[in-house]
Amino acid sequence: MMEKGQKCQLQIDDMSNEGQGIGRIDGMAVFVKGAIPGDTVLAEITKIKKNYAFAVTKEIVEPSPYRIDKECPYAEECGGCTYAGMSYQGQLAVKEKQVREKLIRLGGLESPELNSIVGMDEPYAYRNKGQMPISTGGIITRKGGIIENLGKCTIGFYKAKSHDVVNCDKCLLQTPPAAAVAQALREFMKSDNITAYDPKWEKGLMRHLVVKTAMGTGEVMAILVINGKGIPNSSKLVEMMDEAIYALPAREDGVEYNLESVVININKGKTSEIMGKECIPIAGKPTILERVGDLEFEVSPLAFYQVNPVQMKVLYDKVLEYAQLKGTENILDLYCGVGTIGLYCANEMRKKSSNTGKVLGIESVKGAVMDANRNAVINGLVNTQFLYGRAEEELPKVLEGYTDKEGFEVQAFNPDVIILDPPRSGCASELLEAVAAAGPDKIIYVSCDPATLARDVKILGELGYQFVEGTPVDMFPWTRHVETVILMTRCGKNDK
Ligand SMILES: C[S@@+](CC[C@H](N)C(=O)[O-])C[C@H]1O[C@@H](n2cnc3c(N)ncnc32)[C@H](O)[C@@H]1O
Repeated sequence: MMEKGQKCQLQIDDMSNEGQGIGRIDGMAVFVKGAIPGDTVLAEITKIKKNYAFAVTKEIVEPSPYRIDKECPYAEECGGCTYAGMSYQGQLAVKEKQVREKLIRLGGLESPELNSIVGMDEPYAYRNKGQMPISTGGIITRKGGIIENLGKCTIGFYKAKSHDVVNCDKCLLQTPPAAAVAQALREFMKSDNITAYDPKWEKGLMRHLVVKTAMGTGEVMAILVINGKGIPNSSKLVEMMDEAIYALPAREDGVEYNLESVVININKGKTSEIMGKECIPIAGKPTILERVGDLEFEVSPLAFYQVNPVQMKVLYDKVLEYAQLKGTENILDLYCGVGTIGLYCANEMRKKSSNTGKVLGIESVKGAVMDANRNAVINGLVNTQFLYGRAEEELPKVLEGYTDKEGFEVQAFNPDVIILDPPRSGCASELLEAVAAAGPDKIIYVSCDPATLARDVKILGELGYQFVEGTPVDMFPWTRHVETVILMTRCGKNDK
């Protein structure tokens, strides 16, 4: 019988979502802090639950071959890089295993055809979006209503399982513009005594800094998330950020970074959302332009855009490989964001001699839908249409065809290929039912959560679709996250 305080030797063969090593005692999972897969450790049990237990590493008896010294100076504090202590090769092995095991255990597949995970050659500075909380350690209200900061301005990332901000001025995953803009903001907040939001008193101004970098063009957008209506002396801040980016050296490929857009995002009061719904451009353009291969995409502040542009291309090429487009297909791109996957497919169909196919996308963020339709125009892809709404509500209407209140007509759409790319929570069951009822030959599912992917694969299996193959793609090196793209075909229709 296991007891709290008991010491035991454990072989670690897996990793939890929170980055604890997982070992087993008599079949029971033990989550071990400070251990990684491949380690043999002496651990002390700290908590026992009905079906699992927690422990802490006391001694590493035999280190894992994947163990490395952490490269990042903030790794002990910052909660961002769960896999900071593991070699890149080890990270890839763990992620691939996780995808396979979830497909077996939750997806009900006996031995899924899963390709090796596709990793990055250079797994650093890949993030085109830096999302940094801001703190000044709390605020104090003096007589006369003057609000002052209690401490120094920190901009960086949250500590693991906390809302304490670790000041990061050189994150290995972020782009140089993100670091430069953050430093300019630190200096501005200090010189102009600007407060950061204090959740305790629900007062103070600055909440988050979000920096989007279009890697293909060098265009940069700074989004200042505030608990208020505006930033005093904001023209000085814009100038400081602009100078900081201007001072950056040009990249080896000759691309120069430019601050093209500064946006205030209003997000007032108590909320768990990083950004609010209202965006006010205060300098430059309301969107930035990104280039991927021969396509260009406009990206607005609230729109989702894949954070790793190098691996995004790998992922989308895999979608094309699974789709095997002839140019005549009707493609539904559900959860389409700014339309990138659908437009990538439309561009591929344009290269075929019989280019009669169509792409229809559905997305629940209005700004992203507007971007998607503009992106279709920018790229001259006229056989595409992107609609605003929740996929589960819009899909049944789209399959039948309808005319909306303004007289806007959507013709009945009969899809050959349905692409699903939902958020981590996966697809609503009614959406999966509508997808299967539409009867496409192929379903291509792009997922950032292997557990919900596996759950949905099982449901689609019960609805008449068979799993053909999948490929994990490492979009998020040094973190526990992994992307997977899979192909399912209508039973009896496997022609990949
Ligand atoms: C993982 S992103 C994929 C975006 C896009 N396919 C891409 O590759 O950039 C998921 C998208 O689904 C959208 N979304 C979330 N829930 C939705 C829903 N119920 N219906 C339609 N879109 C939704 C989000 O706004 C986000 O843009």
